[in-house]
Amino acid sequence: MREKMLEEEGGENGAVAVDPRLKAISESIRVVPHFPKPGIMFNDITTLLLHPGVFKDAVDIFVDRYRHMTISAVAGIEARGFIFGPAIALAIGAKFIPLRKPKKLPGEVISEKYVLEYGTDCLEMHVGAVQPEERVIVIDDLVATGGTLCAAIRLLERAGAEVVECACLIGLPKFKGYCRLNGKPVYVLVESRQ
Ligand SMILES: O=P(O)(O)OC[C@H]1O[C@H](OP(=O)(O)OP(=O)(O)O)[C@H](O)[C@@H]1O
Ligand SMILES: Nc1ncnc2[nH]cnc12
Repeated sequence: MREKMLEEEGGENGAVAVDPRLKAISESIRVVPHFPKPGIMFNDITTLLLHPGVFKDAVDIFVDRYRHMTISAVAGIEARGFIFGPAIALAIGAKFIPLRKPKKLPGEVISEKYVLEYGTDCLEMHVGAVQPEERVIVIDDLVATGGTLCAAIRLLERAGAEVVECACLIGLPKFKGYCRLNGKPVYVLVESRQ
């Protein structure tokens, strides 16, 4: 895995400054071949969590990016978006909205199905979790096909929210740097080695 992005315009020629924290973030993510299925190079962020300084750096990078964007809600995708989302939400003074796998949320929900690298799944959100025109960011650990983030965007937009950006620690190679899904920007910190 090599560090990527955090491209900042600098100087007259728009030189790219790479954030020195990204190297440690990249190196602390373990890649496990053939998990959960043959052929999948699984990016395991639990090894990053064992390094509190690196964990904090990852959260801080997102907090620095979003703290002045008038974001009122951070939507985290189950399960690994729940690890980073609440810390970011608290730091920027936003609420946290859990987007959960089916049949986990009590009460009234809306649902969106999606296709994964290794199967199909569905995300649900509580009705009333977000109000029309609220500015929201979506957080997850990784973007692979983008199917999960697209389902999250659809859920939030059905409720009338404005999805400002999606943010992930890791992008699989086709998600080099800054890209878009459903017309929304996706911000990734590092690229997977796979
Ligand atoms: O870009 P995509 O192809 O949609 O894949 C990315 C999703 O896959 C992983 O979650 P997973 O579905 O494995 O669920 P889990 O976190 O509950 O294990 C990952 O945490 C993302 O949510
Ligand atoms: N390669 C991968 N590693 C971790 N989570 C994933 N979700 C989808 N693809 C993945």
